[in-house]
Amino acid sequence: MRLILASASPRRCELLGQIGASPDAVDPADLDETPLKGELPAAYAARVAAEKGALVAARHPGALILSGDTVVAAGRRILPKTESEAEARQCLQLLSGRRHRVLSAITLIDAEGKARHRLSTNIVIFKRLDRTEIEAYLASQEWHGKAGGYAIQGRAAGLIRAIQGSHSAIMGLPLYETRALLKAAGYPLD
Ligand SMILES: Cc1cn([C@H]2C[C@H](O)[C@@H](COP(=O)(O)OP(=O)(O)OP(=O)(O)O)O2)c(=O)[nH]c1=O
Repeated sequence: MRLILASASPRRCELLGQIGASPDAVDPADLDETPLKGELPAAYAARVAAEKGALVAARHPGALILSGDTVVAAGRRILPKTESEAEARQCLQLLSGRRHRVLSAITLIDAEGKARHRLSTNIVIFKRLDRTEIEAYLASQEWHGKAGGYAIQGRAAGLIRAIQGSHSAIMGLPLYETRALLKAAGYPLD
């Protein structure tokens, strides 16, 4: 049974390996990820994961297609994947000393084309960040292209007081849900 990972994220591939699955191919979906007007974070994550899957499934008939999307949300706001230092600074100032949500959606399309969806909702609590901590984090460059301007798998872990939920989901692939969907679709795992 062929498994296609519809993601450009090397982290997702690594996380998948952690539960003993290795994709036969990686084929990222090139999708416009602009949120719809008024779209709430959970709906957005679910929609983008589903659209990535559908797009890639069309290219691989008969294969299993796994896609995902990870969104950092502060209330109703969807934080950007930060492309500039100024944008990352704004995110860190917003997240400082507060709790926020990390929503990680996955879609698995089975060999018959049936799509199954899961959403993992997680809480991350940052310490209160002073200016020096924010500037040091920005200097690390780890914020590039990261949702919410940070990555828990790097130095930001030292600034995070607590999480509620799934560490793998916050990194980008909720492994509990992923394993469950893969097993339901008949993919051979443990
Ligand atoms: C909160 C958080 C986000 N991120 C990053 C990963 C991604 O860059 C981004 C989420 O973007 P995604 O759109 O979910 O994934 P991607 O752009 O890496 O890959 P693809 O669209 O091809 O599947 O946030 C972390 O790496 N660690 C974290 O702790």
